[in-house]
Amino acid sequence: MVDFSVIVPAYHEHANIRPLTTRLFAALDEPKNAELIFVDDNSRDGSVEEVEKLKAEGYNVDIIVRTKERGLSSAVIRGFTDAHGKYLVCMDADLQHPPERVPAFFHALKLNAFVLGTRYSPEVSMDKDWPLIRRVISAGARMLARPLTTVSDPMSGFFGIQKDYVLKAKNVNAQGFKIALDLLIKTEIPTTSIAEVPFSFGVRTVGESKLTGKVMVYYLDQLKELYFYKFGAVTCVLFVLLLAVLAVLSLVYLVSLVL
Ligand SMILES: Nc1nc2c(ncn2[C@@H]2O[C@H](COP(=O)(O)OP(=O)(O)O[C@H]3O[C@H](CO)[C@@H](O)[C@H](O)[C@@H]3O)[C@@H](O)[C@H]2O)c(=O)[nH]1
Ligand SMILES: [Mg+2]
Repeated sequence: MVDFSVIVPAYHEHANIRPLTTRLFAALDEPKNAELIFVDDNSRDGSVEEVEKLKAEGYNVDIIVRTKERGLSSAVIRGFTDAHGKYLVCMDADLQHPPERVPAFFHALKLNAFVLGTRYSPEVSMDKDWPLIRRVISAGARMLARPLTTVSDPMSGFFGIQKDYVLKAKNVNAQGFKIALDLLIKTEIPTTSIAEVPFSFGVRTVGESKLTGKVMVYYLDQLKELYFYKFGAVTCVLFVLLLAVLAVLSLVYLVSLVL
């Protein structure tokens, strides 16, 4: 049994599996007390064989291959469920999340129920090659989540949680990419038990991003559900009605100025 588990959703990430594994175990304070679990959606790109090789070399690494499901969030939930550790960290396979920061997450997790990686801190940076369009999408997504949480970067995808809280979370939305935001809101962990760990966000050097328009639509749907969860359906509907009335009044005012 181990105390520390790192969960990595992976789809067509064969070339990233070895560097992630070796860098992670080299960085950990207690590598013998840790496991790494990839959750792969039947990529059939040699990922399984690479993990077998790493296992034979002595790394405590495993790969779960799902054949009937697809999606980042549901893969993370599957990994969290199967993990043996009481401290869980989720990170991407493509090295945009530096494995060298994982120990900082585990330290913070001993004192906090939830730990979020943040790219918005003075001591860290975004890779200058991260495309402008992704920066704009990320800023928009972050702004829309503002009323739900005060944490600085609920979208980073690099986060940790104590396993007990995963087991307590109910009705988690496993569609799309934003599992951290869903867990953050639905576990109702008090802000005093949430920590942030700054990390410098890299760019993917091998393979391609799997972010699609469909994933963005899932995000909007998830936001609607979370707003209802947090503020109640009546408040949300009244708020939208108020906005609509304000929009109509502004339009009438503008038209009256012109006429
Ligand atoms: N198992 C599985 N894994 C998936 C799937 N889709 C994506 N992944 C894995 O999830 C990780 C993130 O996917 P990317 O394709 O690299 O996403 P991204 O566009 O870089 O977005 C990431 O960075 C954002 C920060 O800007 C994060 O917000 C987002 O959650 C994600 O972590 C990678 O390890 C990728 O292989 C899937 O359908 N199934
Ligand atoms: Mg990526």
